[in-house]
Amino acid sequence: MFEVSVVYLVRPPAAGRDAPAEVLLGEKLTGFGRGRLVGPGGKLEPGESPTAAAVREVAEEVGVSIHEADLMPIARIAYPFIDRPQWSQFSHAFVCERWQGEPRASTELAPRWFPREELPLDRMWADAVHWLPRALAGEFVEATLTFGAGDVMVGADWSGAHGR
Ligand SMILES: COc1nc(N)nc2c1ncn2[C@H]1C[C@H](O)[C@@H](COP(=O)(O)OP(=O)(O)OP(=O)(O)O)O1
Repeated sequence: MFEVSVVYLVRPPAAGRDAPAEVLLGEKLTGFGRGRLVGPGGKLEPGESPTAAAVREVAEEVGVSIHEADLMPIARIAYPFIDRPQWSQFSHAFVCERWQGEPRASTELAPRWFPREELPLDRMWADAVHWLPRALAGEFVEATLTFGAGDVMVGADWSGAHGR
């Protein structure tokens, strides 16, 4: 099972506005999950820590600089893929509220801000609806979410992230 780090950049509403915070998601333009909206992220390189991978992937995919110390862990999720074990992965998810630079598109991701209360869950991976709103609201999530054929979620175990 390979490991990935995924980062959700969260910005507050503009001063004085009665509006929700916003979350940066991007349409994945290449490879696994193409067309879906995801947080910037990707696979850990050999010997790399989850936070170091998060910093590197955010810089590569949306062009902003973040510090490892500003990453707040929000979830650890194992994703076994029953029909395609080679897709199985263990994900470290983080929120980050401080960065340098303005997010921009790359060959991998076309980023866009979404109100935290109106996430485009129907365009994200099928598991997002089950945990991401809770995690962005402050709950730490640890789970094993199993995918079957056709990228459909077929099981959820909220007692822990088994299988790393
Ligand atoms: C709710 O969000 C997500 N759910 C699930 N099930 N998977 C997600 C979510 N957000 C991201 N992912 C997965 C999809 C991919 O497996 C990884 C991202 O990795 P990627 O393929 O982009 O990895 P890179 O190292 O950037 O890719 P290359 O192999 O092309 O270098 O996270």
